Formats: sequence, C-alpha cells, structure tokens
Amino acid sequence: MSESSRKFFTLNLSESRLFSSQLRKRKNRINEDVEQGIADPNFFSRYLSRPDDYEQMTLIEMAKKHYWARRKWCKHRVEPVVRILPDFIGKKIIPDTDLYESFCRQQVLLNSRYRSFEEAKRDLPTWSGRYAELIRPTENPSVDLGIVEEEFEDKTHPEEEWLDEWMQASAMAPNFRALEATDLGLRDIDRNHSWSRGLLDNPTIHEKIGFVNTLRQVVQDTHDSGSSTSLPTLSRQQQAAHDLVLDSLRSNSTIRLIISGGAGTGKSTLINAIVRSTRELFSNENSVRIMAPTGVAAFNIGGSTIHHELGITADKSQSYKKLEVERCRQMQVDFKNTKLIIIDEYSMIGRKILAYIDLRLRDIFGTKESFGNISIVLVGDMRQIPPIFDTPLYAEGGRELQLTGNHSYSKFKQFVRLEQVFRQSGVEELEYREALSRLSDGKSTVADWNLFATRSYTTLSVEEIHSFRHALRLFPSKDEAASYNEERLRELGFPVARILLVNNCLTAEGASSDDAKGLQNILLLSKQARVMLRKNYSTQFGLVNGSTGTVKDIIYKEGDESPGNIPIAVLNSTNISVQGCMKNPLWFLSFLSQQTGYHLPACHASGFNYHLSCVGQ
Ligand SMILES: Nc1ncnc2c1ncn2[C@@H]1O[C@H](COP(=O)(O)OP(=O)(O)OP(=O)(O)O)[C@@H](O)[C@H]1O
Repeated sequence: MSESSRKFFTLNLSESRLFSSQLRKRKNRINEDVEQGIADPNFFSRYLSRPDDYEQMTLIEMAKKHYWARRKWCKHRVEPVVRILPDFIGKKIIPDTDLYESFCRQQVLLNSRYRSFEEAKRDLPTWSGRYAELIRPTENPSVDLGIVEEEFEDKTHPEEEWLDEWMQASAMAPNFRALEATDLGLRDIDRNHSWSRGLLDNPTIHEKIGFVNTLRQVVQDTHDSGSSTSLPTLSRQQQAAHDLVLDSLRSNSTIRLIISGGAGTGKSTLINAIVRSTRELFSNENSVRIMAPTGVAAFNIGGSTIHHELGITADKSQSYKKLEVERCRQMQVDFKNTKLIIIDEYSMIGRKILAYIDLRLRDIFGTKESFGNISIVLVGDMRQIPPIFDTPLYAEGGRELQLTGNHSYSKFKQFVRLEQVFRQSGVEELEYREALSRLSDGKSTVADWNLFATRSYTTLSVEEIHSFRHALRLFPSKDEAASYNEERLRELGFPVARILLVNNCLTAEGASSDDAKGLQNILLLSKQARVMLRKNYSTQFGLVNGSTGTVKDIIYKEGDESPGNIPIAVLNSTNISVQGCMKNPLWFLSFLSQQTGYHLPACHASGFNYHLSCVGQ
C-alpha cells in the first residue's frame, strides 16, 4: 500500500557498492534515463561532483530533493522516502566495534558536506571521530540525523507478499518461523545439562497439575469479597452515557449504544460503573456480560472473548453456522437473565463478527429480533486496531454475512463520545499524547514531527540505545525476527531445551507452523527466555493469547532429557498479575499443553515480525 502511494529512492552506501559504482562510472557509459526514481548506483559519485549551486547540500538533502535524469539534476515534485543501505535499524550499535565504525561512516556521508571521502572524514583517523565531531551541537547545530529512522530496506519475503498486511496481522502469530535450523538445544552445554535438576527446587510439581482450577477458586473467592472497590465519580459525559443505558434497562426497552473515546478517557471506568449499576438493578450477576474480541482485551476488562462466550469458531466461511441443539439449550440457560452485553475494543469488530453476534443472540433468545432483543453497548475507539479477517463496520458491499453485519450495525443509532482524558501523566507525555491524537486524525503539525524526531533511534545516545537492548523488537520479516530470537537465546547463555512437539494426529504432524497459527514443531527454551502464550486458556487469569512472560525453569522427569522428551513443566512468570490472587503467577505450560494434544502453546517474544505483532495483544 505504502509502495503505491509513495515514491521510494534507495541510496546504497555500503563500502562495496560505492567502490563498484565508482569503477563502473569510469568504465561504462551511464544510462541516466532508466535510473532515476528507483535506485541510482551513481548517485553518490554525482553528489561528489555536484554543481556549485548545490554546494551546501548534504547527501541526504540531495537525495530527498533532486534526481538525475537526461544528463541533468531535476527536482522531485513529491519528496521520496529515501531508503539507506546498509540498514542499521534494530542492530546493536556498540562503540568501538566495526559495526559502530560503519554506522558512523554512513552518518557522516549522509549528513555532512564534502566533495571526496578525504574531505568527509576531515583527515581524522576514524569515522567515529568525525561523527563525534559532527553531532556536537555547538559545532553543527543544523545537522539533522532524524531522517535515518525512516529508512529501511523492504525485506518482505516473496511468500508473504500475496497476503495483504491486515491479513498477515490477522494470523495473530507474532513469530511464525520457528528456530529449527540451529544447533541450539544440540550443543554439549544443552545435552549435558541435568534437566531434572529443577525437581530439587520444586519437589511437589506433580501436585500442581490442578493449577488453573486452583487459581479459579482463589479468584472467585477474591471477587466475592472484593466487589465493593470504589470507582471515581463519573464525569458529566460518563454519567450521561451511564444514565442512557440504565434508564433504558429500567424502562425495559433495548438500547444500541456506541461509546467512543481515546486512551484514558475513562471507558473502562464507565464500563465498570454500568456493570455495577446493572447488576444492582437486576440483583443478578449474569444480567450483564462483558466481551472483547481478543483475550488480552477481555482480560483487561474482566470479561471473556466474544468467541468463547457466544460459541463462535473462527473460520473464513461467509455463512452463519447455527449451534448444535444441546449447546444452544445450554446457552439459553446460561443467558436466561442477561439483559445487556457490553463489547469493548469495538474497532476490532468487523461486519462478519457483528453479524455473527446478532444471529447467535437471536438463536439463544429464540427470536428474529436483532441481537435477540437485548441491549448492546459497543465501547472503544474506531481509530485503533481494525478488524481481523473482516471489514470494518462502516465498510460497504461484500457478501452475505458482511451485508448482514451492515444491517446489524445500522441498529446502533445512539453515540456518546468521551472527550476528557483522565489518565495522569507528566507534561512531556501530555504533549506526546496530543501529538499522537492529531496523528490519528491525520492532522499532524511540524511541531509534532519534531517531537517524534527527538525519539528517533539515530538521535539517541549510544548509552540510551544500549539500555533498550532487551526491549521487544519488531522486524520487517519473520526471518529477521527468528534470527533475533535465536541470537537472544544464545546470548542468555543458559542450556537450551529443544522441545519436540508431539502431534496428536497426522494432520497436525504435517502442518507447518504457519498452518498451526504459529505453534512451532520445535520450541527452543532456556531460562530467562521471553515467551508469549499463543492460546486463550483463561481470560480470568490473563492466561491469554498474547500474554508474555519469562521462563524461570524447565523441569524434566527424572531420567528424561532434552532433546527427546517433553518437560513436566515450564515455570514461567508472566507480566500480568491477578489482583488479590498471586503477585507472580506461573504458567505451567506443559500441563496446559497436555490438554491440547501436547502442543506447547508458546513462542519466543524477544522479536516479532511487525506485520503480526500489533493485533490482538
Ligand atoms: N470520572 C473520573 N474521574 C477521575 N478519574 C477518572 C475518571 N474516569 C476515569 N478516571 C481515571 O482515569 C484513568 C483512565 O481511565 P480508564 O482506564 O477507565 O480509561 P480508558 O479510556 O479505558 O483507557 P484505555 O483506553 O487506555 O484503556 C484511570 O486511572 C481512572 O481511574
């Protein structure tokens, strides 16, 4: 999409490239006409011999403003996105390394004015020395290094190209390529490790097999005793939305309401207030249900996923599938007292899923009235994540379910927009938040651009860059993400368990990890590895698709080893905490996996392909 709407220009500054382009210039006649706009191998040489009028321009300025065609310099009508090679984004650039020297060389060539290499380097022995000189603010106040952050090599792999970006995202598996072709898990350090040693610290591990059930009980007790947590006094807008819903419920009519608002505008607070009042009104816990499109969203709001609550299986078919009679009967009992359904993160609800919700509720409530004639409130922000394998609610045309979805959506006649932002934050964050808000409205200003540029990778100090070395990284392709995950695992220095997954049927055995939604045939794990759960187990405890955590230990049965056996347990501390329950809950992944045909439903979470990382987490 971006390729078709923007112009790109590649500037290759790799040492071998510049050398060969210089040589070629000497040997061959240059065919200037075909080169502009795509990649001009001689751009650098031409820059060195630029006309005097362009004396003050840096290489990057030149590449953004001008191109060479028909033996002369021309001006771009639309500024291209300049891709600089080699690409340093995502690489650890540590001083006193060859990589740092190359990085500095690139920065100097891009951002200073010169007519030869010697002049660019100012006769200093190293490029890093010249770079340090260049970025010293008093000496070179006008140097702008922000551009480099925008540049990246498009490394989308051919096999990914047939998928639209939203389709790729919809697969919701952040790291498809498994770390299989590696010696990790097969080295002496891995084979000689005593994999059952963890039993000494966790002798009762076998007794904890009922972990999820135990948690469920504890949380239930906590909910029973903790339901009186106080909510802030609602703002005028929140109160108006709250009253709209409650008045409708009191008068026994149905409401279809959309509550919209950006981050921190008190949507969750309002949901909690409505839930509380509704339960009080009907003296029934089940009078209101909270649902969300993804496990993480559902967990955040204390609800369940739409798919789970309404018995919807995700598939690509265009037609609605009715529930089996027995299941439908069970749900009718379950939903008997339900008067209101609140659906959070509604920007991710597409026409197909809305149609499904509508039709399913008609089945459950045994009526042809839309949504089974019960009240529905959609909450969220349309400017956020779009639907998955579906089209947005406002889209038109399409097939059977999508058209039904349009009809279902047309029932939402009432709309409340929450404007006031309540979340406390410092001045710097406030400025940033406002800039983001303008960005989402397509109304960015130059000041916003400058603000974002202050966080550009290339303007950060080396120490600061280093401090992000363990941050979650996003990569343009899954291969790069997988390589980074492998590098991280190696760097951790612990023995690596090579866990070969046992498939429960032939189809599963033949399935690639792509078909298996990112569940990998071989999972390599070590202590301190960052992992992500790939299945929704329990929204109540945050054991949901997208929860991340760190492996604390991998425990094998006495006599079992890696590779070859499946561990009894992978102890993993998550980044979420179940309030009032456990400060540091553990996933017992292998226990969980045994419920699902011996798949460890996890993947590495140090680096992700960015096409796949941002949805549903
Ligand atoms: N009426 C209010 N008065 C004071 N504080 C409030 C009010 N409403 C919400 N808050 C506070 O503002 C913060 C953000 O609220 P909340 O989490 O409900 O917003 P949100 O819109 O759901 O945010 P997000 O979209 O980021 O999840 C919370 O700390 C909440 O306690």
